[in-house]
Amino acid sequence: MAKPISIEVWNPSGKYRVVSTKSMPGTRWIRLLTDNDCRLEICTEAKTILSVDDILALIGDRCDAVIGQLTEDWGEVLFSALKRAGGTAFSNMAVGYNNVDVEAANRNGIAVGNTPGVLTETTAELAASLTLAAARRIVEADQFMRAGLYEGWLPHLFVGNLLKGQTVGVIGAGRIGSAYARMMIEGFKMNLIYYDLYQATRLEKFVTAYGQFLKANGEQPVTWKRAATMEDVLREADVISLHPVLDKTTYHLINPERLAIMKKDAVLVNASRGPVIDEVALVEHLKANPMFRVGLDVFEDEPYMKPGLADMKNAVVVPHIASASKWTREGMATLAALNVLGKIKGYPVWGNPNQVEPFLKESATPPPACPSIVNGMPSSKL
Ligand SMILES: NC(=O)c1ccc[n+]([C@@H]2O[C@H](COP(=O)([O-])OP(=O)(O)OC[C@H]3O[C@@H](n4cnc5c(N)ncnc54)[C@H](O)[C@@H]3O)[C@@H](O)[C@H]2O)c1
Ligand SMILES: O=C(O)[C@H](O)CO
Repeated sequence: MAKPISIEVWNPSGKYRVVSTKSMPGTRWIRLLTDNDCRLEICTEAKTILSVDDILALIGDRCDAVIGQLTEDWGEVLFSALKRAGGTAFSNMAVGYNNVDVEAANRNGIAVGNTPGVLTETTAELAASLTLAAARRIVEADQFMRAGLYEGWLPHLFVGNLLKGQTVGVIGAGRIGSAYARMMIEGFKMNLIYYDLYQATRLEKFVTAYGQFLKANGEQPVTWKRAATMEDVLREADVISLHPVLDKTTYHLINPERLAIMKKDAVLVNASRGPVIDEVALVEHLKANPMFRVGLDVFEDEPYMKPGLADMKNAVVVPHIASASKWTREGMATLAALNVLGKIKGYPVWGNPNQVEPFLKESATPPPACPSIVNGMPSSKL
């Protein structure tokens, strides 16, 4: 018998039962659901990561939809339970959905939503922050100050890397990778080399136009290059930021062989998913190459770090906070709620998951659509 899970209930007489496995920022998402005849149950269990059994208990015998988190394991067990409970929709409160077995959702006829776009700039800004923190040794210097070790200016004190005119390498030049690239190019006049399975045409056009603008103003123009191989990026770039999805093709994309071809004083940033880097190999590389620096938002075995990483002065580590701005987190909650609400109401899927702004206007009624469904499941009946 599963242990009862503590919940908070909104609009108890609502016709559709929607469960959120976590409390989420803002109140608009709650209003949107309760104004549309949903009884909303928010899990209030004081436990950071819910187990599959916890979520089974939340789903219960009758449940129309669930809003879940990237820390949860959404596979056959949960999707079949949701189907048995009469459910048709699930949304991650995240753009990444590597925690979701989409095939299992398909087998059970469950629509799977995610929250693209609203976190693009916020995540890119954190990647840029990690780049600067690593390149300019901000955390080490902060710790030095707080330890009372500063005795006065010295020519060699915390010398780091200049970004201006250097080359930024982006692996995965999708929404976030392209936004990050623009920040580093506009902000620091870096040249771009990128690797993606697809051509980032808009990004290339931007760099070309910005280069022409700089030239017309008597400055050194910036340049771009689409690399034929990932290795080309790793060899040439001074700063490399990882922004691909996590799947079989990107698991341990950064491995010992690839670390070995990177510049000895390169900066590597990861705000995608932890398993994109072989973290054990990274720790060895950091030990052997003190001038090599990393900025990490994500880890291979979250919430843990591989042994030795926490001791490395050439690593800046933060706890998966790349999308953590108020506007973004409230927007993610809104998109997740509208994904499941749209399915419950039988709305179609919004045509362009890269343009979700119409759903985010605080005072406007959102369009009658599911902002982003990744498996194209047909809507349930009204
Ligand atoms: N740290 C965080 O808090 C945080 C926040 C948001 C997103 N993310 C992660 O970032 C990822 C990217 O988000 P996005 O909105 O930019 O997605 P996106 O789909 O726009 O971009 C992903 C890009 O990766 C590319 N790609 C896929 N396989 C590749 C491969 N083998 N080699 C090179 N490129 C490859 C795709 O072609 C695409 O352009 C998400 O899937 C998520 O895992 C993390
Ligand atoms: O994929 C995502 O959205 C992040 O990891 C959390 O914002």
